[in-house]
Amino acid sequence: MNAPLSHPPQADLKPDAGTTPVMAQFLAAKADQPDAILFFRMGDFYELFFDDAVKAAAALGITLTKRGKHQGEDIPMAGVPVHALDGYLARLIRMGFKVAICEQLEAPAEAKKRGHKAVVHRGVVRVVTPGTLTEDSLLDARGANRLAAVAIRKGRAAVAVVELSAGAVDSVACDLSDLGAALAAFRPSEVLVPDRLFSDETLKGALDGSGGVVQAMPQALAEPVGARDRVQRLYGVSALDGFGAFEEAEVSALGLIAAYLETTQAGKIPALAPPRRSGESGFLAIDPATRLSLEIDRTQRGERDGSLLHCIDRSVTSGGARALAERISRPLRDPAAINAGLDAVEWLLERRDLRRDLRDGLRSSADVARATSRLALGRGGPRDLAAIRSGLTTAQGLAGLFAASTRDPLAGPPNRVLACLDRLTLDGELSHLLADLGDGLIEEPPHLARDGGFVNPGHRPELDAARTLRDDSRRVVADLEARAVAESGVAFKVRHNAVLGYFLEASAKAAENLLRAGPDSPFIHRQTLANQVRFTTVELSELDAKISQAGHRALAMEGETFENWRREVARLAGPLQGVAEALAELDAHAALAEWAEEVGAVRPLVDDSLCFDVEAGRHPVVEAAVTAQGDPYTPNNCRLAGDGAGASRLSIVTGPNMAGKSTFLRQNALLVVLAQAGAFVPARAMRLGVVDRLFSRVGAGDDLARGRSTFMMEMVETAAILTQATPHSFVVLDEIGRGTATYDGLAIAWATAEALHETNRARTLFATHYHELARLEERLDHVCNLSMKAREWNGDLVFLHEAAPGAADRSYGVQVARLAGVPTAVVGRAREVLERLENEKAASARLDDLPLFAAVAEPATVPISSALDDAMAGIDPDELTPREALEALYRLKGLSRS
Ligand SMILES: Nc1ncnc2c1ncn2[C@@H]1O[C@H](COP(=O)(O)OP(=O)(O)OP(=O)(O)O)[C@@H](O)[C@H]1O
Repeated sequence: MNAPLSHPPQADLKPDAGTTPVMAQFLAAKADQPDAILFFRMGDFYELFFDDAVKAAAALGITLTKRGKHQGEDIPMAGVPVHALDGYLARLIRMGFKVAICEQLEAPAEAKKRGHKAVVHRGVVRVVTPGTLTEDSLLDARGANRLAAVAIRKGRAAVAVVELSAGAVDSVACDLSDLGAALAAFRPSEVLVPDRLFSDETLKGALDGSGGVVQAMPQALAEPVGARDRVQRLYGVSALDGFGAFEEAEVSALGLIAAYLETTQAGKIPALAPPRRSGESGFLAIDPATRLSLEIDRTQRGERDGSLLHCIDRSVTSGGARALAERISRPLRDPAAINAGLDAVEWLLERRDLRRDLRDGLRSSADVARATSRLALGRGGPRDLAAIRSGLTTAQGLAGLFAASTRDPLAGPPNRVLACLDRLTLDGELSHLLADLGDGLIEEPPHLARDGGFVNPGHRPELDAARTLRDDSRRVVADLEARAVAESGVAFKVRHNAVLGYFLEASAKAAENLLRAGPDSPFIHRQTLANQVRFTTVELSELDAKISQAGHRALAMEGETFENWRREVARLAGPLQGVAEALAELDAHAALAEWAEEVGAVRPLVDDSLCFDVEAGRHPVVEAAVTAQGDPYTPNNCRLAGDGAGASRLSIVTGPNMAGKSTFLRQNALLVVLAQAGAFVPARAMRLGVVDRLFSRVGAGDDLARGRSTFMMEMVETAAILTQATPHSFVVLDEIGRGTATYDGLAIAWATAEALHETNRARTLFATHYHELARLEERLDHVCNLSMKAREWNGDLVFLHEAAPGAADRSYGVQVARLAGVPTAVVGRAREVLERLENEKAASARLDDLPLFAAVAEPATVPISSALDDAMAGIDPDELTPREALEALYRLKGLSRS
């Protein structure tokens, strides 16, 4: 399991008699944030003290110093400049730390009004964690950043997920066994788990497979009543019923999220869309091991480059890239929904010009979703407003672009495209916002509102007046300088600083006479430095006050304008996110169409049957790699039928090493993913009876961190398939059993293939080097053999990468060893040993005679779940009174076979 974020609180951090008021303020803030590194704002720096300083100095490579004493000991201290915060934050968050930002909540001048010794008010404005980031500089533009929470109630599990940077919320209720798949589909950065479940063995695999940092939360926060209240507060509603009928586990999980947002966002309420509910039946279940083995959105090394997603991604906006990632990571299960996606891709594929214009239009729109979310949280700046303006402008342009086709009664856009266009039609309020931003916001505004300068001249007359006054006065100042020089004969320069405001500066030598001048001199001495002397005049002081007043007024008015826009965006966050989603979805459809055209992909026929029929299919990623090297890719057919009608249910795939077995297996699994994601597939034709669960086990690797050997891992994963696969599932298994002694391995592979065929009845591709398994073809009704062809040519082995009916006669392992450069002497010796072994095997008892394989008549029953299991699943020990517990015990005893 990933290391939890929490670090032990520091026990001795209590103020004592010698504690300064600022340090007391720090200690109070720290007491509320014991497990976060506290960044304590002091002027232009964030200071870190005590253990936080030690940890951050080591993690960031910054200097560790000390400042003052606490209980007689030096206080360790480190600091980072305010302007460099984002960079340091990014590094700490990536390392798994949690960071609390304690800001100055008033200007020092305000504090001074309360008395000479008053301390500036400070407070924690935000706790930054991996799952709650919103800054572009900390986020991956093309990947979603999600915070997930897991809860279990009454034998049911739930995953709640929020993507704070886009305001999207998902809730999935599922069986415990599906939790891993449900969680992994979201690839969360951070997962909240009630502390009681933290070390739960069944949950461990799901949490490990999620890839997120795991954060334990007090169990009390997952209790349904309190959780429901918190979620209602988050949404500002008095009942959740309007969002759907949530299961208790879902409410608990959503409650954990709400609690976490309350603390990390320091009470600021993010603009969140209502939770999208989906049961496990809505999506193709892909467990973490399958996801990893198929390299759907990341390679096994965790990189995007080389994954299916990377290979097919032709999106032109970051929102589109995220929408595509979501589509590929969470393929659907309902044929109607899948076909609706395919309709959209097909329609755009057929309209090349429209698609080009659409993509050109999208290219100019910025990340509306993230900009909206930041502004709603009070964190955005003028550049985010510009992003919203660009998105709304694009939306308007696209509505026009599609206008002609929407009027076409015969070949108008399909429903999914129409739904997008509908959301892109700006209502009165959004049009008004766009017009206002178009009129008022400069073309390329700054990142921060603080320094002003982003409101167009002419937008607010009173702002223009203040600016003119400020700027004209500056001209008068320049004028004054010339007059002062003429009057005094001294080479004065007008300068400005924060302490003195405007002043006249002259070199010490030039100023000698003026310093001696009497009280009637218009030049009033202000300051003497080593080489310069500074003066002012009555006129300059008055001007200074006027300029600074006008400047302040202008700045205040810009601030006010920004705040009005920001509030308007927060109020319209729902429809704005709708526009962002529609833009992203159109980009994803168009990207899939673009890719389909590029690689010659076709529309799969997706229905409710148990069919799997691929004609001339290709592995998109391997094909791209092979063709980049100038080699051809060999397409392959694959036919399976769950009901055994017209094709076998299970294929045993044999062939030499390197012949392309793994590629063939994964290719077919990836075609399932693509088809159910509503994408076209690289094949000549494909018919797919929709798949409920996809399993892929390709040569298990060690998981030493979890203390499991290769073979143990393989068996754990095989067990998961045998207990979960159904007649609607699709299973690819590669070299099951290879990690143990030959006969043990063969026996396990044999029994597994039988169970998949007889009990699970899933469509299965089973690659193996145990050629004995080819005999299953004769013994079981719906098994057929496939082999990857290779030819020996002048003593060399040539791989044809072609899957053909029939079993391979041998493995050619020794030839492959030679190709790989194993020394000739070793290869020669291996040939000798192989010959001898083969002769011995021929002489030994035939495998069929072994009782193990003769006794297949009664296949091992692998119940999906027993009545006892079902009854157990329905019991939540925490919910039972002692009497109910006793009754439950009797009931279970009655169900037990003993
Ligand atoms: N259909 C194909 N067309 C062209 N090249 C292919 C094809 N299939 C596989 N290859 C090439 O062959 C290489 C080996 O393929 P793969 O790993 O699938 O073989 P394998 O039979 O599973 O090998 P092993 O049994 O050693 O695991 C791939 O990396 C790819 O370069």
